[in-house]
Amino acid sequence: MQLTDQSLLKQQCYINGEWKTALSQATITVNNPATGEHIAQVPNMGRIETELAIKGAEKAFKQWKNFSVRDRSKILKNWYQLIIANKEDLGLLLCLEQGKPLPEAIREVVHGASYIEWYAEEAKRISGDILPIPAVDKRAFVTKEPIGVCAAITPWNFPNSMITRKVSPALAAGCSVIVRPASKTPLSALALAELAHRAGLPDGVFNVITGSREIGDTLAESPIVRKFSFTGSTEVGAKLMAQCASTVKKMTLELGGNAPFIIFDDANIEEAVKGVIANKYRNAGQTCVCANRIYVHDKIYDEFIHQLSIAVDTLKVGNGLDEGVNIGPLIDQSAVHKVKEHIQDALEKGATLIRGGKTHSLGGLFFEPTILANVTQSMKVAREETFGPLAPIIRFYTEEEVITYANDTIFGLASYFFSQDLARIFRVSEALEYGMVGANTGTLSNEMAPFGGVKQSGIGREGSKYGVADYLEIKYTLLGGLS
Ligand SMILES: NC(=O)C1=CN([C@@H]2O[C@H](COP(=O)(O)OP(=O)(O)OC[C@H]3O[C@@H](n4cnc5c(N)ncnc54)[C@H](OP(=O)(O)O)[C@@H]3O)[C@@H](O)[C@H]2O)C=CC1
Ligand SMILES: O=C(O)[C@H](O)CS(=O)(=O)O
Repeated sequence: MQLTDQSLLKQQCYINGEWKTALSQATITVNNPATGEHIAQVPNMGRIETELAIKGAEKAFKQWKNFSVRDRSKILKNWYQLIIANKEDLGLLLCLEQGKPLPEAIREVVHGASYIEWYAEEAKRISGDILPIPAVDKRAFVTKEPIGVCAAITPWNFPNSMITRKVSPALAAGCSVIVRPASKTPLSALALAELAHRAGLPDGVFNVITGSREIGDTLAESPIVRKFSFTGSTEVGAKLMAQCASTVKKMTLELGGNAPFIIFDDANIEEAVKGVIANKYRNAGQTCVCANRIYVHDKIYDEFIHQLSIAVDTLKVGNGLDEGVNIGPLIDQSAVHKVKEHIQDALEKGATLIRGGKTHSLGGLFFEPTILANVTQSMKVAREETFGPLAPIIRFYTEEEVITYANDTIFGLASYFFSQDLARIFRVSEALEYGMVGANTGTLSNEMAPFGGVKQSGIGREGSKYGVADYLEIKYTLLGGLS
């Protein structure tokens, strides 16, 4: 792997300001999903190392919470500037370990850094209240204090921005953090730790530990850890929430999705097609906010499928390092299997294959961008999150019918629709049971917006002024004897 700054390829964990191997010397191999090649090894740590990290983070918290907000803000800004200055190397690490095309990987790095830039300033806006005087000899006020030692477990699909979206509000609030990145994609997190060290973050404030499930268990069960943030599947999120219950931790959970994407008969079809392409095939469909069900009104159904097919034909599948590639490999064979299973189930129940439908001729983990027509609500592809480059098209006839379809899921993360009727835009956005709604757009995420879901898509919000609240405790103080 040829980085401009080779020292950003870290193959040890960052704990209490030091780079460490596992006590057992055991390692986990990191492979490039595009080629299967071994690109790095990282420590396979467990309970003992995690407990050391927790102790170090507890000690560091006591120091970090007493930094002035200006000093915390300055260090975060240093970190942001170092990430931007090294975005090509960070993008290359991300492309090699996760597979997304290099330009898309670099965009993720810049997107991830935008959270650090945002929270570097948000640190200065954490203020409390002076309360009404309860009695003539008393004064009362509210302050907001950092919650303490935080833990985060992050997924493989956004190995850079899922780290910064959790760590930056925590650090801005004055907390210390221990991050356990996905085993498939640890290199981005470790490089971010190196740059945080260079930015002047004190030892123990930000820690990155790789290894077994024991890490999650130890973090979830520790009474010292006061906050747990997780991004990943609903199944694992619910399990971690149960594990954290015994020590009553604050939780932020960004979980699974099943996004509806509705195209009404009054929509601008060309714009809707662009929105679907930007949304559905980003990261090879491996995002929790990808359209999982595409509802198209009967009147424009055939025209929409015709135009979407033409657009899909322009997508290039390949190694993310190659020029012009839009869709990289899926992350592993189980991801390929899930896409195949959803296609097979739909075809058996009467769906029609319009484009793709099988592993790409490149083989391995590459999958053809796929369109299925005549899909119905009863098919697996409409009930379960596919997490792949599969666009299932479902026909509908009325607004009431499609709202019922769209809300018929245990998830509630992102939703989208295209319409040029203003009254309908307000009606539909208010009727959709989701944490986020995109009207006439297929992309939602930015650092100024509260990202998160309702129902079984999660708890809490990341990004925006709302994102820092989950890393703060409210303290009420009453001063007596002032007569
Ligand atoms: N709402 C959101 O923002 C997002 C939601 N997701 C959802 O996550 C799923 C795909 O991501 P994926 O990474 O496979 O999800 P997983 O839930 O399988 O894994 C997410 C992270 O949790 C870890 N993990 C898995 N099981 C446990 C456990 N029992 N205890 C502790 N840690 C555990 C994984 O570690 P390891 O790598 O070692 O397996 C990984 O780091 C999809 O459902 C997707 O929608 C994904 C990204 C964002
Ligand atoms: O994990 C995800 O899917 C991301 O949260 C999607 S986004 O924030 O990059 O849009």
